[in-house]
Amino acid sequence: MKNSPALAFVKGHGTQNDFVILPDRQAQIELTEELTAALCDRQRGLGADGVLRVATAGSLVAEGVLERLPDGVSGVDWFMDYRNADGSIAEMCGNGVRVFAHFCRAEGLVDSDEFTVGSRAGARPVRIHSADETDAEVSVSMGPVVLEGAGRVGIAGRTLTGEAVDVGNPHLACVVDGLTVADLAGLDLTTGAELDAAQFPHGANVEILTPLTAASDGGSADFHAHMRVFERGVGETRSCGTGLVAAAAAALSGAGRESGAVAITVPGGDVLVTVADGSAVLRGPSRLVARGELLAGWAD
Ligand SMILES: N[C@@H](CCC[C@H](N)C(=O)O)C(=O)O
Repeated sequence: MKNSPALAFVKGHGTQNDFVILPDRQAQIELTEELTAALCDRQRGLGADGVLRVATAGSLVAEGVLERLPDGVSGVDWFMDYRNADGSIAEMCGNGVRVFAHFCRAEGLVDSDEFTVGSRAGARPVRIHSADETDAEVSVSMGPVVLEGAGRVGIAGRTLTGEAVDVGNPHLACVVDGLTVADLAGLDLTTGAELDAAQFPHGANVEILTPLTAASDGGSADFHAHMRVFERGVGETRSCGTGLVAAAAAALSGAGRESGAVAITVPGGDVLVTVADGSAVLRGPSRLVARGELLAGWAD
């Protein structure tokens, strides 16, 4: 790309779903697809699953990045302008919101442990349970979780059936009968995911989940499961917050339940999803790992 700009950045991750965070209060960075993809490139850029631009919602509207303020978001709210590694825009990112909230708190952009993060899917209230410069534990109210019926995907050399779930962004959550943790670990997710374009005109993220087992650790979960994910616009990632919510809701529904708390282990760590009354809370860690500056021309 030509004239790649000098940029201040912070790098962080939520259960190893990793992000380049761009502080840009007044939305002055021209965050093109090309720039985003270069930032996320693990050879020529910083490397990440996605980019989180940190701007006020009002400035993104003023600069034409957003057409209007999404539901429940006010102009002064901090807005997570999320981009996938291929440069595409997605409506929501559950791990991203935890990392974004941690960044806002650690940088002093907010002075409370409870505040609202704006996203294209609407307002996402967050609660920071603990935070220091590097580590935080954050809960995110993820909004409505809508089960939309059965779907199919060709993935890992098999055809899987699952439940289409809207968590602000689209998912197909596949709970596979009899799938063991070893089977799950052995799946080859490098060859992509083939979805029905009529059912998912904008693509979807695909989750593969072991069946629920009763939680045995005496913690706050009712159930436990293991999951891997193939993300739209990225490929396999080590975790996906919206995918974890979609998977928990689909698995509970498959077990005849509308609510419950599900602890899920992904390659990048562990989170807790609590589903009740058609919505969900996602609780998990955030880590900020580096701070630096890209030099002008870094991607030319
Ligand atoms: N990793 C994210 C989801 C990011 C967006 C997704 N790839 C999409 O295109 O919908 C998460 O933690 O939710």
